[in-house]
Amino acid sequence: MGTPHNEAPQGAFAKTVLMPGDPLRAKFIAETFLQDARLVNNVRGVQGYTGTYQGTPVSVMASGMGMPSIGIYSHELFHVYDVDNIIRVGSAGAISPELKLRDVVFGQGSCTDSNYAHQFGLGGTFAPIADFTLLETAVAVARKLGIEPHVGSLLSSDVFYNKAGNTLDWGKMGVLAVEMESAALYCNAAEAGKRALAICTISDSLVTGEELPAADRQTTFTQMMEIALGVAVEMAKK
Ligand SMILES: O=P(O)(O)O[C@H]1O[C@H](CO)[C@@H](O)[C@H]1O
Ligand SMILES: O=c1cc[nH]c(=O)[nH]1
Repeated sequence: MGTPHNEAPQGAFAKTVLMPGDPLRAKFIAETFLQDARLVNNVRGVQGYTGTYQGTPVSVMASGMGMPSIGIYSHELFHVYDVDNIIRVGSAGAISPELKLRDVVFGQGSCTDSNYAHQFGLGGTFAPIADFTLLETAVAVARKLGIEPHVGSLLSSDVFYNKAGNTLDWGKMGVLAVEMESAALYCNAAEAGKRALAICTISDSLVTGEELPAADRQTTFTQMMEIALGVAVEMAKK
């Protein structure tokens, strides 16, 4: 039985799902890295594939853009499809001047301007954080690949075009980069008792104004993809 947003049957998803925002990045990952990849969901064009990577079953499915969208897909993967690990593989805008285009950032925590966590009725401010096992595994996999990741806070924002123009203020609190999904993903993982990590590649810089074109964001952020796939392999051994 599927959901209104996912036509895949039970058992169609692997225990670890890579989740880019962009459906064409999902297709690229499946076609480039997975063996025997088959399309398991295409409702609304949110492409989901399952195949194997180095012999380990792995899935990849797009989240769409923004917290309401990843909120739906990650909830269904955790609760309906019994997925254990979701690794976002996203693009992000640099807030820190230390970050260059194409640098890889792991979201240890996710600050947010969203009210997403209010649904849990906690009467305080929930701190969305990455799963530590996924995070430490990702650091180890990255270093083995010769990649030194930046690890720290992301800003997960409800707005791409921020009319207040104050996004860089988050840098005063050490926030590294801005994207639009990790806080909801971390909240949903916490609620479900599952694991999540956001790995992002810097696609543009709010500091310098540099930016990469859409085609690069679909198909060239391969370092973060290989790290996430390596984490899926390691998690299958645990
Ligand atoms: O490239 P993806 O993974 O979609 O991530 C980033 O890109 C989109 C905005 O351009 C937002 O979804 C943001 O989080
Ligand atoms: O959400 C995002 C993603 C990439 N770059 C940005 O500036 N914002």
